[in-house]
Amino acid sequence: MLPPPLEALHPPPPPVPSPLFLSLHARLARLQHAYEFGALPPLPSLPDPDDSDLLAALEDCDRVAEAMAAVKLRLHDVRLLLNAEWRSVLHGAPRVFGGASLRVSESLIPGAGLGLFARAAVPAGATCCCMYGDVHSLSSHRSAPGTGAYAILLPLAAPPKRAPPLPAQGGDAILDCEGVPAFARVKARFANDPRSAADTNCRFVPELEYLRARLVASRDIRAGEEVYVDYGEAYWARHEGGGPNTLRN
Ligand SMILES: C[S@@+](CC[C@H](N)C(=O)[O-])C[C@H]1O[C@@H](n2cnc3c(N)ncnc32)[C@H](O)[C@@H]1O
Repeated sequence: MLPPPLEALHPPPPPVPSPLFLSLHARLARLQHAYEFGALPPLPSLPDPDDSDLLAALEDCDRVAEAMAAVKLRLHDVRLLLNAEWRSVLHGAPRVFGGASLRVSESLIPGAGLGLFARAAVPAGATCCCMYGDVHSLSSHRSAPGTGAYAILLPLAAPPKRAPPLPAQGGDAILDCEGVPAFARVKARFANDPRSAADTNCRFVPELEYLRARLVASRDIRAGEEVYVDYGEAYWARHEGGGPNTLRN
């Protein structure tokens, strides 16, 4: 018997952020400001004591380049702390990776490595499975040590006013499953990009409050078909096709 559709497992609204999450969120915002403007954040937001070494260096013209490189690394490290804290806040919420009705096998795209195939028909609008990972901003992802092969760029809608802080809110976010504890179980990472709109049969729908994106059928998918999703041009500007570890730069 097929598992229940993932919609039936939809979790409750995201939990309330913990005090640690809130303080990491504020710290990240100060680092992000410093990274984007190459300057100290405006008063009254004082640098976090843990980052005062970096932020003080930004005041010294001779040390700005060095400080910016260090800020970029720190942004990544604080992002991972934020993701880990949010994972513990989410503890108990269903993670819903799904994928029991999908199988992983050699892709039909020559040289693309493994791919994802539907075991049974999937109707348009149904969720095939979930991509699960760490949420990054474009800048915090620049220092990620992985290949970036399993990182997807997700445009986000602006949040409602006075929404509580979440791992990502508005603008562009990156969801990267490389390095997360559940990596081996995330089948969504095997979906390839056919690089043709006509062949694409799925799209990612962000649910970053759960550190995930749903892989949703954009048309009816027949049993046995390979599942394809458009990664976007930004992905292919950085990667060559042909296996998961073919980083261009
Ligand atoms: C998210 S992974 C998909 C799973 C991957 N095929 C594997 O075996 O792990 C993305 C990588 O798959 C490969 N890929 C995806 N679509 C491709 C295509 N149209 N042509 C060639 N390689 C592709 C590229 O190496 C890309 O970096």
